[in-house]
Amino acid sequence: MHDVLIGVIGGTGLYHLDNLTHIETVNPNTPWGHPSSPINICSLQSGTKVAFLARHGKNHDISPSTVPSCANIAALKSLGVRAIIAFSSVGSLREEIVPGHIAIPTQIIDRTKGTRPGSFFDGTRVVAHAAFGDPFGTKLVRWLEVEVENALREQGNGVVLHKDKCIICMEGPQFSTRAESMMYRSWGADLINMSVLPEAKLAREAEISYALIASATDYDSWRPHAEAVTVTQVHETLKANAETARHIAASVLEDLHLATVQGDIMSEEKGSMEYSIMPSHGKRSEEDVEKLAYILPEYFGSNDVAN
Ligand SMILES: CSC[C@H]1O[C@H](OP(=O)(O)O)[C@H](O)[C@@H]1O
Ligand SMILES: Nc1ncnc2[nH]cnc12
Repeated sequence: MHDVLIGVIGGTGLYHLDNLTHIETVNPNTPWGHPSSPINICSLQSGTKVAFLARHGKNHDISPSTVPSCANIAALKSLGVRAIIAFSSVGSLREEIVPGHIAIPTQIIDRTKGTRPGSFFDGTRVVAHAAFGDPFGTKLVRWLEVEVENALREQGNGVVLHKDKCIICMEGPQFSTRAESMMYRSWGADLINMSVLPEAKLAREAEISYALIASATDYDSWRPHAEAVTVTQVHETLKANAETARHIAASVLEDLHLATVQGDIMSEEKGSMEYSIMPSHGKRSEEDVEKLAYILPEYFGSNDVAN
């Protein structure tokens, strides 16, 4: 067991963190396969360990629709991870969320197309309905809002944090049409990416507290007189955004570890699946129990197996 409580998922432009001491690289073979890339276990100055995983692989060769999110979340859980900070490059659907700004969303609208494996229970005879009304770890989000605001103030280059925002997760890989982009605004969405789902759902099923730190890279395609988003536009802000993300990570990880140890941050997630798994009228198959014990050993043990 690796006793790493904090996991960091790096998105577009963020393939490593700074000022960490590399301890080991692991590549767990989970029941859902291998993660996007081998996971770097590193230590902070105090010796506290964190796990870093590049969502699209170290060479960015995995598209948003084919990110192996089940393997990623299962692999982090197998290392002991209880809280995940996931970084993401997002489009802004609001004038005031300027490219370069940071947002920590609290709501999600799902516009993926149902092609991404979205539950650890898929393919098993165990039925579960995780609560997802508040899709991010509420305590983790509130805690991060304070810490990230402090980190940005300390950095001092005018990057603003936006709170309580709603993110659309679209399928891609093509960007949205102008009509879609305007429709999402009319729905009340503030941000758009292609990555927060099913990652956030799977973290909830694995009882891991999950928050997204979103860096705005562009204005998507809703502004009538502006060019619609292109990858070139996204790339213009990526370097500065990655520096901000690294500064945030360096500022919050130590305290996040402490808050996790003290149980302040994830009391909502721990135990939540107990009320989400439908009671079975019979015993479970050995295969299902073995698979699900990988992420939820508390609920799946040898006593549950049919003889
Ligand atoms: C290159 S722009 C589209 C791409 O960027 C975001 O990735 P990530 O969330 O991993 O930073 C977005 O979700 C898309 O996958
Ligand atoms: N406009 C956009 N749409 C979807 N994902 C994005 N990631 C960064 N910008 C984006």
